[in-house]
Amino acid sequence: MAAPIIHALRSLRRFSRPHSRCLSGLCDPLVSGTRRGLFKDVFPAETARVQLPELLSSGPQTVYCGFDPTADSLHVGNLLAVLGLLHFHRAGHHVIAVVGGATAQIGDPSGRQQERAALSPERVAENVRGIRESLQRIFSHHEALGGGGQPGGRVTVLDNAAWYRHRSAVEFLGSVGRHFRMSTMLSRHSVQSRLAAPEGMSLAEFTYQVFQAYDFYYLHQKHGCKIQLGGTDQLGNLMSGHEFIQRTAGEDVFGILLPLITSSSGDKLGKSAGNAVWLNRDRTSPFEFYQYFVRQRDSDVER
Ligand SMILES: N[C@@H](Cc1ccc(O)cc1)C(=O)O
Repeated sequence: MAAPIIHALRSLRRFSRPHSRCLSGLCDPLVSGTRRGLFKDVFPAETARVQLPELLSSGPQTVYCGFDPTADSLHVGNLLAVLGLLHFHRAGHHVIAVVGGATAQIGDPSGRQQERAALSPERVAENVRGIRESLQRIFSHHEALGGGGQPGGRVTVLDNAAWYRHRSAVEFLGSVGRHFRMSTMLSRHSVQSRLAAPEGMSLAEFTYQVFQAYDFYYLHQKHGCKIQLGGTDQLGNLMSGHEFIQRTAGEDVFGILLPLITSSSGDKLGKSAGNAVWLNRDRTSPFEFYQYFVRQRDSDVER
């Protein structure tokens, strides 16, 4: 684990003290995270702004975020999502990190101009192992630093391949696919932006939102999960989950959107001279990791 991450984890302690507006401290991550810009928005905006603080104050909730194993290590672009989960964990909520062993084989079109290269099942299995280890290491460091906060916060790392392994495509489309409307799926930004591109989009990528929606549904049914964290580019996938759960279970669930951090030149955070900045020390050394942040332009630092 890179030393700067440990440092960041320690600093969470300072930020995560119960806020005076939330007696229990359980809704503190939302209040403090919103104030500091860690949470950019909530979905569905009208209801979430009213109900989400109440839900969080009513008792420990289950909050999830997914990570597709497109490589064998997490990178700086995943850092905000990990920190978001840590905030909820600290405040006593249960957090689930889903490694997308299944979804990585479909390929999320969100925020991408081009189709992802297909990954072999062996490659995905190796990547799942790497990401699972990273997540477990981050959460166990956090606990070792006293990060668990209030008693009761559990951390679970799951691979979504587990709930697709025994389902057939025919059965899945016949039962789950039936609830998705083409017009809504087509209206997603991730789809619209690709339909206009010369290469278009494959059926596999087009169906990605169904899988992420079903993950949310599955976690809602099995783990009572009502909150999903995701970057702003995940809005369409979060909406699909919300609509699917409302349609089938008649319940309101919520999405919390994390900002996509870009530099003043518009590049995503986490690329250093074209190379990714990884969270695993064997990929990016603690020295390089630290230097990457030290070298940020003054104009980008606050963001
Ligand atoms: N689609 C998410 C990853 C993800 C995978 C599965 C989920 O259930 C949720 C999120 C991303 O690319 O960032």
